[in-house]
Amino acid sequence: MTPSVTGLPAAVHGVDIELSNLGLGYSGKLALRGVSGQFAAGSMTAIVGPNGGGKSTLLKGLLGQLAPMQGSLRCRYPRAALGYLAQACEVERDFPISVEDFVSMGLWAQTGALGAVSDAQRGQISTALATVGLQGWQPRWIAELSGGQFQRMRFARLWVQNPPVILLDEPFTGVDEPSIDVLLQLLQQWHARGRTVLAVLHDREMVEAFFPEALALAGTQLGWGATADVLTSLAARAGARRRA
Ligand SMILES: Nc1ncnc2c1ncn2[C@@H]1O[C@H](COP(=O)(O)OP(=O)(O)OP(=O)(O)O)[C@@H](O)[C@H]1O
Repeated sequence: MTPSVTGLPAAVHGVDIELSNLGLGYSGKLALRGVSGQFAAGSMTAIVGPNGGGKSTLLKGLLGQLAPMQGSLRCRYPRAALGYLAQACEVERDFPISVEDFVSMGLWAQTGALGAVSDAQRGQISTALATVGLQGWQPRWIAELSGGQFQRMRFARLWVQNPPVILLDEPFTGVDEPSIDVLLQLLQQWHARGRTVLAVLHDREMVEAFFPEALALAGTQLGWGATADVLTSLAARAGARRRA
């Protein structure tokens, strides 16, 4: 079958993203293959696996930055409607822009790139910054923020964007513990409000404590389902490899 990306009909009840034998890669070479399953609407899934396992590659496929080389990918929403937080190392932190202007980028779908921010939207930005513990930081330059504050501000931008599906690539790497606590609470609020959350994570304890579902990737799909089941089967697999 020809690889494909299509919309998901509303008739497919309760599913936001459906993958069928999905294969993705670079320059004609597969980096990830054989991924099949569904992200239910309102699900909260940790994407786990070893370095180079294809976790970021999957997110790039979901975002439309990579086209499927095999299989199919169906998403209920247009790509522009997905919220995405790239790995922090890919982000330019010295850009001369204020915290308010940075967070207002989450409103581009409403304002347009050069559109003025209304008073109501300024209020939304203020609430978003208060939610992540950065109240009053609107006029400051983004370069003045610490690493944890910078990540809080990026979450505030997602907060104002208010997307139905949120993709996060290692959102807590290099972030201080107090900031992680604040941002995990925000993730739980999004989950409680029915948003679909997918996060690439390396911290097993965090995955077990906060993410009901997990998808394990190592070049291919090792498991997808309830987090306890997926982590148990990964541990069993690792044990069998050690004994072999
Ligand atoms: N732009 C690229 N061009 C070519 N190969 C790439 C590119 N990006 C990633 N790869 C390769 O694809 C494979 C999967 O990489 P990916 O970044 O998706 O893994 P990951 O699970 O996110 O790893 P990590 O946990 O280290 O971030 C790796 O072999 C990697 O070298």
